Amino acid sequence: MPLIKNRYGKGGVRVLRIHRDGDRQEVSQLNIKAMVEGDFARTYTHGDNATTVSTDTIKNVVNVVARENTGLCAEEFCQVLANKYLETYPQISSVAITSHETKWSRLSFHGKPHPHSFVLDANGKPTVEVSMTRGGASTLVSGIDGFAFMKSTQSGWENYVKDRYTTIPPTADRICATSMVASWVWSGKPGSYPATNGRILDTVLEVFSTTYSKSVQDSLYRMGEAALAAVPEISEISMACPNMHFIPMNLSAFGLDNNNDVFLPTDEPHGQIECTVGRG
Ligand SMILES: O=c1[nH]c(=O)c2[nH]c(=O)[nH]c2[nH]1
Repeated sequence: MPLIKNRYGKGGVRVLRIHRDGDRQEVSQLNIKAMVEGDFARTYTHGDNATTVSTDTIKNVVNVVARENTGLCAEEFCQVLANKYLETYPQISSVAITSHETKWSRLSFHGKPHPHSFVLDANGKPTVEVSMTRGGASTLVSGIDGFAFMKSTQSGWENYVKDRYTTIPPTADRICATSMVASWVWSGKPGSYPATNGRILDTVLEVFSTTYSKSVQDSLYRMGEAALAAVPEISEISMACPNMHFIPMNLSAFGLDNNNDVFLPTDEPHGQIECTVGRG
């Protein structure tokens, strides 16, 4: 029977790099998944491992490339890593690297950035995906996983389909909150990936925060439009957002109205709104 598709590699390769620049140090903590495709079918079909690079070796290469490239941002590190597999192993035809970053933000004291102390920025893990084919196309995608934000008003849900199954009341004043998974495809190289990623997030947050939202769909589309307008080096942006619901509490047993003030935060079930916005 045909082996239709195969790929393999190592996931959960955690590595922390310190880049020492005099007194000032940079830290970058990544969780890497490195997957390869190529001339490996016989390991599946014939029990023949002669061309197969151990996943343990695939992990070791991450650490070697880390030692050789302490100062690269996640995007550049993943590109160098993908290249390293292709250069080293001719039997590999393509590589897919995924990175999730645990972000340590530099501490400042009395307005002065500290050279070697950091605090965990737990709001979202910056992501990178690199796909590289030998002698062919390479794609680079950056993003963020689990980036949570909310606003307490200036959001509504009205004028939707109403039928015998509909129970949700319309509102022009609700909480809107999400934990977004977003990614954007690079078509050009920006001056700095981290700075430009920051600009994309600032831009989408500003649109979300400062404009009335007729729906999560409405906000996401306009957030995407604004990110594309702000950053010419990306060709498209995808966003996937749970609509985290807050249920108004019934306080009538206490002789109180709610006044749209007191809610039960819920995780599930949740709306799930997704879109990709690109250039025309
Ligand atoms: O922003 C929203 N989009 C929907 O599609 C939807 N559906 C729903 O019940 N509430 C909401 N809110």
